[in-house]
Amino acid sequence: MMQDRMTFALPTPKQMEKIDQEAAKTIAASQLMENAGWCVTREILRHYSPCRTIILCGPGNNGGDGYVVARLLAKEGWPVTVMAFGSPKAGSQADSAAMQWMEKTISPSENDVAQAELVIDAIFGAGLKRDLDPSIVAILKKAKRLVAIDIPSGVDGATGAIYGYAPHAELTVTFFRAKPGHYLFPGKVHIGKLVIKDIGIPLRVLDCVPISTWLNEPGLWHLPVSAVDDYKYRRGVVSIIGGAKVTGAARLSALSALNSGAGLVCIFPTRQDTTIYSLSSPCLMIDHHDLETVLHDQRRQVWVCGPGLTENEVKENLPQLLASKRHVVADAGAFLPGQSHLLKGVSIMTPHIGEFTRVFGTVESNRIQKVQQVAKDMECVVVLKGPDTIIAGPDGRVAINQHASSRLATAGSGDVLSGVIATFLAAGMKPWEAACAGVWVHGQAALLCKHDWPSAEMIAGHMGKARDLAKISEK
Ligand SMILES: NC(=O)C1=CN([C@@H]2O[C@H](COP(=O)(O)OP(=O)(O)OC[C@H]3O[C@@H](n4cnc5c(N)ncnc54)[C@H](OP(=O)(O)O)[C@@H]3O)[C@@H](O)[C@H]2O)[C@H](O)CC1
Ligand SMILES: [K+]
Repeated sequence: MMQDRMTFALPTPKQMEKIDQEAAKTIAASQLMENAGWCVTREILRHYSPCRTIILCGPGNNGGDGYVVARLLAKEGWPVTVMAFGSPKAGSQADSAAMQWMEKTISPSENDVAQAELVIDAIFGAGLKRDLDPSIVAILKKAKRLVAIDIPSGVDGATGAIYGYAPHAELTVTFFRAKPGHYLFPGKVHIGKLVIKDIGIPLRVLDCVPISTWLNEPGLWHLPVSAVDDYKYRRGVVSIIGGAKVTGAARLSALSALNSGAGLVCIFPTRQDTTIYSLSSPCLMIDHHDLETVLHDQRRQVWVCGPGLTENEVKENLPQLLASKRHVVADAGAFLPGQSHLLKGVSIMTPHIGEFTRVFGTVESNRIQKVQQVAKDMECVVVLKGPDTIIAGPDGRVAINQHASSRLATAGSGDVLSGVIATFLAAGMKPWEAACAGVWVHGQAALLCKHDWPSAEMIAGHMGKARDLAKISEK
C-alpha cells in the first residue's frame, strides 16, 4: 500500500494548536492531555529505572502534561516531585491536571534540580513565545539527565531556533506528528532521541490546516519506473557544462547521473582540449560542437551548470541555456556574490549555506521562511544543503531531509547531488519532487558505502542501489 503523504506532514506549533482545537470536537481535550501524559510516562518507564525525579511544570498545557506524568509515575511508585513555574489559568485543562496532583510541589530551585536523578521538562512546549527568563535558564542548566515533553523548553517548534537557551534532552516525546523544529538545526541537537506518539487525534483533522512542510521520505514523491519498451531518451538525457580548469566536479556530476539511471549523459567542455573528459568514462558522451549547435537538439532539455565553472564560464553558458528554455540545475560556480539575476529562470538551485548567503544575503533564525521566500522570488526550487537540507518550492512547499549523514561532508558531494537531481528531472519528475528524491537517494548512497569516510566518487558509485531502495521504500 502506498503511504499517505500526510504521514510525512510536519505541522507548525500554530497549526498544531488548530489541530488540537479541531480534535477536541470529537475527543475531549482532557482525554488528549491524559493520553499525552500516559504516552510520556510509558516512554520514561521504558527508558529509565525508578529514580528521584523532578517534573518542571510550566503554566500552560505543556505543564498540564507534566502534572499527568507526575501522577502516573507516582502511581508506579516513583519518587516524584513537581516544581511549579507559575500557576495554570483557573479553569484551564492544565489547571484541572494540576488539581489532580496531590503530592509534593516545590518552588523553583536550582539546588533541588541539581540533586534530581531525572528531570522532566514540561515548562514550555508549543506555546513558547519569547526568550526564557534567566532564572529558568539557571535551573535548566542544573539538570543532569532530562526528558522533554513535546520539545525542550527554549526550542522553537516551527524553526528549530533557540530562545536564549534550551537544555539538551536525552529523550523528547512529542505527539501526533513531529514539528519542523525537531529536525532543524540548532534545535535538533537538543532533542535527543525523538519519539512520536499517537494520542488519539483523528487523522482527518490534518485537513483543517494547510500543511506546507514535510519530512523528506520516499512516498512523498514517486520515482519513475522503467518501462519494458524503454529507450535512452525516455530515461532522460543529462547534459553538463564541463569546466576548462576544474574538471573533477563535472565528471563527478556525470558519474552520479550515469549511476542513478540517466539514459544518456553528455559533457559539454568549455575548452578545446577534451581529453580529460573523453578519458573519464566510456559511457560519457562528449560534445565537440559549440553550445548553440548543441542546443538545437531538443532532446537535451536538462542541464547541470556550475560545478567546476569559473565566473566567466558561468556567464558565457548559463544565460544561453536559460534563453533556450532549458531546465537547469544550478550549483557551485553559478552562485556569484550578489548576482541573483543570473539565476532567474533556473529550475533548481542547490547552494550550501555559504553560497546561499553570498547570493541572497544573511539568513536569520527562520531559515525555512528565507528559503521559501527565495524560491518564490526566483520562481525555482531551492535546495539549501546541509545536515538538515531544506527543499523549498516556489509554491511554498518545503521538505526537510533527515536521510543524511556526516559521510556526505566531503568535497564533491554536492557535484554528485546535482547529477542525481538532474537525472530525475530528465526522467520527467517535477522539479520539487526531483530535488527531494535526489536529496534522499544521495543520502542513501552514502549510507550504502562500506565505511564511514567515503569519497564523493564512492558515493556516486552507490547511486543505482540507493535508487532501488528508494523505490522499495515508497510502498
Ligand atoms: N499536541 C497535542 O496534541 C497536544 C498537546 N498538548 C500539550 O500542550 C502544549 C501546548 O500548550 P500551550 O498551553 O499552548 O503552550 P505552553 O504550555 O508551551 O506554554 C504557554 C504558556 O507559556 C507562557 N510563555 C510562553 N513563552 C514564555 C516564556 N519565554 N517565558 C515565560 N512564559 C512564557 C505563555 O504565556 P503568555 O503570557 O505568552 O500567554 C503561556 O502561558 C504542547 O506543547 C503539548 O505539550 C496537550 O496536552 C495535549 C494535546
Ligand atoms: K517542554
